[in-house]
Amino acid sequence: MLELRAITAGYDRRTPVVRDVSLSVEPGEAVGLLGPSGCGKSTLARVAALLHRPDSGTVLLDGEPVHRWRHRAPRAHRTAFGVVFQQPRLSVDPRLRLTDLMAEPLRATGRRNEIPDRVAELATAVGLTPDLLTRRPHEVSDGQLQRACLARALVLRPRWLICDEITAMLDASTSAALVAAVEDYRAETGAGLLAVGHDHALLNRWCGRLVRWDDLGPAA
Ligand SMILES: Nc1ncnc2c1ncn2[C@@H]1O[C@H](COP(=O)(O)OP(=O)(O)OP(=O)(O)O)[C@@H](O)[C@H]1O
Repeated sequence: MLELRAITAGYDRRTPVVRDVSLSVEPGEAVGLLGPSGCGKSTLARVAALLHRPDSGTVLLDGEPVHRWRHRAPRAHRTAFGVVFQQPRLSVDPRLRLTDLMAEPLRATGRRNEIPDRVAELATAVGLTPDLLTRRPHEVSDGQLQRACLARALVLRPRWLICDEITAMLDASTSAALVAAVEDYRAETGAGLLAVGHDHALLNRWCGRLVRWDDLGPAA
């Protein structure tokens, strides 16, 4: 279970953007977090993915409190999460070909021998044709780059997926393909999902449970 307990977080301790928020995701569960622009959803998503240390509150992974964040987190924690962000161009190294971008986590964890098979498997799963894999980010569309980012998030077979507005700015068919790829992965592995967004219809179709930002506070 992934549990966020009484999380307060932000970028200036005097004015936190997330205040006393609690939320949990069971293994295999898909939770959709809905809220208006700027309310703090992305900040909370980054806390959930152990990428942003909260000012106060506790994140528990399978009942164990997390004490270290970002690169200081133990490898088992870092690799437990696959994260996809809203703007793929901001989350990739522009010099990497898509194949290397997708393989990055395998290379970083010393699993180079798995790269060819895993990249081929994931390219199919996310709908990237072989000709696209040798291109660099500026040579592909936003949707194609987001598919590669999803593949990168799945490459280490995480137990938890954090998807932060991953279909914003994409057309309906690309959005549907990305959601389908996430759901195929979850069906195969039983991974839990926290999907953040403001598109009620999309999150309602995608997730088993919807949570509204305004209902997350201490009074909820
Ligand atoms: N790195 C940062 N430094 C300072 N303030 C930030 C930073 N990132 C976000 N903020 C501020 O924190 C608040 C919450 O931002 P956040 O991105 O978490 O909201 P959001 O609900 O995900 O918004 P959106 O739906 O528009 O992406 C906003 O007021 C934003 O300006």
